[in-house]
Amino acid sequence: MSLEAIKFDKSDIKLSILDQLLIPYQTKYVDVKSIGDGYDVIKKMQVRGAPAIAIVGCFSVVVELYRIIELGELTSLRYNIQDLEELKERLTQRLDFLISSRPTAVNLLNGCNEIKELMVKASSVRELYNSIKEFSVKLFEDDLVNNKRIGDNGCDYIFNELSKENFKGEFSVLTICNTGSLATSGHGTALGIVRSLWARSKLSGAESSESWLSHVYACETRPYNQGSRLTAYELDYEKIPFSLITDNMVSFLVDSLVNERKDRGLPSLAPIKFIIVGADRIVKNGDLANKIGTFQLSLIASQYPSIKFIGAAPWTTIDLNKDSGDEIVIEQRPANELTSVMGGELDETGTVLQKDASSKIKLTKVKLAPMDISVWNPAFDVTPHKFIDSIVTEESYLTKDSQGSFTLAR
Ligand SMILES: CSC[C@H]1O[C@H](OP(=O)(O)O)[C@H](O)[C@@H]1O
Repeated sequence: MSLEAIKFDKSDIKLSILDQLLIPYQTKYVDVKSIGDGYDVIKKMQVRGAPAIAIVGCFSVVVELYRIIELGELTSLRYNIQDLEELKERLTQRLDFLISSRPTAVNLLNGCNEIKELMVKASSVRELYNSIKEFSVKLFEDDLVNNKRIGDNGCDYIFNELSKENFKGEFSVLTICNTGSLATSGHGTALGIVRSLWARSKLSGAESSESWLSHVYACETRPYNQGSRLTAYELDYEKIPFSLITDNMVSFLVDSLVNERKDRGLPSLAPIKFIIVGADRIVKNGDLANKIGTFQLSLIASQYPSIKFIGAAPWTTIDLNKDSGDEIVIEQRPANELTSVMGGELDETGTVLQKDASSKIKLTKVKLAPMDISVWNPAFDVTPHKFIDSIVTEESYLTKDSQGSFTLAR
């Protein structure tokens, strides 16, 4: 069991990623030895999550340059390390290729643009390499610090809101996709707020604090199943009380809790007070691109004054170059990611089949739909800022002014 999505050895300059297509069945790390490898693991979603994508992408640049400059390898990539300007030109082409791997999350674009700025300033090959390595390591290390700050700022917003309405007692939260350690360098963004909430609730003890988190609902998040495969894996690892639900259960769950329906087999009667989601790109007016299914969660929340909708992200996810969400490019994923699914094979008793003596689970891919049908598979949607109550970053939590506008500025 591991929650370490990214491993980078600063002395050996080696990069590997946890293959998230195999979670929760197997823990397997895949080496990333070039920008091409970085593109592949990001494109195939072996590593995913807006911050993690940027970190792996930037580290793949470091690994490629190290092999070119220090080891004299990868000659087929046609870098000319004898000519700084030619090297910069070739690296720019490689960065643009890397950026094309997944277009919606802005973090990778921001990271590669920072590298391009370092290239402009570099007056030698050595300076170019060292500055990109230092930037990439800092991006990785800062992400963990920032996620902890997002957790604290999210808790501040939540307990401030509960105090304003004088809410007392236990509450639950709902989240979608995976925004935890498997999507970042650790702790997470939306799931980082959940971790921080749980830590505060557990520490304070239900009997002493006025309100506390007692349950989390995780949407399975079809079709990649980040919720059922990754978020459930993380919450189970942390022993945070949670229930997995399908994406189409949310409105009925909320209605059942609001009406305290004890006759519906609810795992907890603690009311959902917050829906907390991550983001792949938040633009200037606060419109938020996130995993498909997020927009409809905000529509549900908007029907209940007792539920607040929170978007959580580091500033590396914010794009001040776009004024509204209409400008965000939405990635379309392959049809077979919706019409088939991979899982651990079960025997007739429902026990997971082991593949061999190494207890590797036997993985099986199954079709869920007829062949050659029309499929629409957007990986993200855009939640208008009017349905968002707070945007939480490492700097603060933001709420809208009396005109219903967010002020996103640095
Ligand atoms: C902190 S992760 C942000 C974001 O990334 C995920 O997308 P994907 O799994 O396709 O990379 C999801 O939208 C998360 O909310």
